[in-house]
Amino acid sequence: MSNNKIDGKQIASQVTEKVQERVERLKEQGVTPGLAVVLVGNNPASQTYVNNKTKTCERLGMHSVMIELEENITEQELLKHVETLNNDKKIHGILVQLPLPKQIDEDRVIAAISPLKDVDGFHPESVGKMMIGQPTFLSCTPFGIMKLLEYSDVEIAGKHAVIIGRSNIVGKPMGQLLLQKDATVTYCHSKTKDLHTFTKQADILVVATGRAKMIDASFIKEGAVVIDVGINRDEHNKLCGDVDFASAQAVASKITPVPGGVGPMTIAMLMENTCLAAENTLIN
Ligand SMILES: Nc1nc(=O)c2c([nH]1)NC[C@@H]1CN(c3ccc(C(=O)N[C@@H](CCC(=O)O)C(=O)O)cc3)C=[N+]21
Ligand SMILES: [Mg+2]
Repeated sequence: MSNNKIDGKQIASQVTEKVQERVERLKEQGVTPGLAVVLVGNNPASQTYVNNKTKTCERLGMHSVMIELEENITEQELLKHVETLNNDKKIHGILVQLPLPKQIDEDRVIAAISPLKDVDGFHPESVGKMMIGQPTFLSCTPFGIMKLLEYSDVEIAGKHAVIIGRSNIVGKPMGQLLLQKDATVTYCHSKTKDLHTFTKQADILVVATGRAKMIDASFIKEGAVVIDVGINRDEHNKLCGDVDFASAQAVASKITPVPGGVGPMTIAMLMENTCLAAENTLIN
């Protein structure tokens, strides 16, 4: 199986092409979708993602502002910036890049973002709506993975989806979205005993462990679809996933690479969510 790579970059460009058309329609009605990205401190990885996000905005004709704040900013000051953006009519989506410095309570900052502008889908109101299947902003990474599966014609109903990772922004919502499409879902995590037993049963395996190349072919059932959410640096400082791609590719029926898999989809879905937030202002 050599031609089994899922091209996330290509699928992301198909998604953003559709977003671009929606942006044009909005502009005809006098609305330019606007995204504010708030970056606290100077984590170089965060800076790369944030730059990718603002560049994509510009390419799609959207308005974007980047707010860069000092590492030692207080929570109160950060909350004031969020409040200003909540009240800014030119801004339809607000993203506060995580992680935040340790003096700041992330939950409090997320809760301060207006649910109408919560394009990350991290606000408790968005998460609650997602859980009960109501329309809302969906967390961009799991939302992007659902699109990848759809565009790659992966059947979900009745399949066993195994997720390794239980973060609020990837693992947990991933399981819910797959469940909504009638998968049988198993969550695994760092305390799971005998991980192989579970992963070997997966028809769809989503890997978000945060540990470089941890999952090799020995964890994977022949013909499984493997989705790699990881972004790590290997011993040569090269970008790599949580999956050992060369090993896993030999047994998987379809597999996402890193880079060029889930990452570009995350950004594409952020653009789609921002566009939706702008459209919602015309309806309400
Ligand atoms: N509030 C918030 N929302 C996020 O959505 C969010 C966040 N915080 N904190 C960090 C993570 C990570 N994340 C990525 C987005 C794009 C790529 C991406 O574009 N990756 C490219 C390569 C990037 C590179 O070259 O380094 C790829 O995989 O092909 C990666 C990671 C969004 N996150
Ligand atoms: Mg913190």
